Amino acid sequence: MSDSLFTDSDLPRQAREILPGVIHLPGWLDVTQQLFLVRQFQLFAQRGIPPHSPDIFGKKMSVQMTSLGWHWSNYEYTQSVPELGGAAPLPVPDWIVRLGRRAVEDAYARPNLQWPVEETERTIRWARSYTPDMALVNYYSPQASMGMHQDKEERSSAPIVSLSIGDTAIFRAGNTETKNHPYIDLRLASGDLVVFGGPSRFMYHGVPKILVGTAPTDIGLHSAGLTEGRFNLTLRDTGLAALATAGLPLK
Ligand SMILES: O=C(O)CCC(=O)C(=O)O
Ligand SMILES: [Fe+2]
Repeated sequence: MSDSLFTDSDLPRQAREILPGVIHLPGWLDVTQQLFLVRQFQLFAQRGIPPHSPDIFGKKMSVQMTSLGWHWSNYEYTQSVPELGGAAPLPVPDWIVRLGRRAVEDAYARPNLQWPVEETERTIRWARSYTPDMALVNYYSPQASMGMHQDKEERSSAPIVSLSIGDTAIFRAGNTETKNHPYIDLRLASGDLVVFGGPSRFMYHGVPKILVGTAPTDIGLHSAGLTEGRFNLTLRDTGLAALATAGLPLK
């Protein structure tokens, strides 16, 4: 039997703490939940900020984005989008907040985390009050990728929740100091959850590659007019609402 019949995708996919505070829960969403999310992404795109590829310092990203709660572009959060005809983000629905809380709790409520226990207990308490006020929907065509970056425009150190739907992606989980080694590449398949918080909240991360043709056929991509590609739903607590309430400048 040829060795090439076996690849790492044949290995069991287990819940794992990839790095301290970075938890991967494969298959966290079932098919019905994925179908629901694909349908919601269509509605967000029709009713809210139209999917677009932001210009980052004059260079267009290959990913298409829409968002709820806040608009993100050029390393800044705003409430209106002049370049898109003044479109404003739709509010973050309650079901997304509940999904985020469940994700943080499921990720950190497990034994033997490398991340010290007291920190973990604190994070489980956070999970109950986790209130993402921003949801980003990224769409990756098979050629799209995302360079190594930190999510650091937020004024909160609450964890980031990330869900994958469609084609499998290679997700690069790095370190908090540089865009380079050390990093770990992992496969994120449709339905997978990654939560990164605590000591890895500000890690560099990116998506170097989409594995074409790996999306399940029963999650509604076809009825959304898509034959391929990957959606990523990222939830964030920007911490900006609290600043605005206190009358402080947002920048
Ligand atoms: O697509 C992903 O898995 C990561 C997306 C991401 O890092 C971001 O939107 O900031
Ligand atoms: Fe990110």
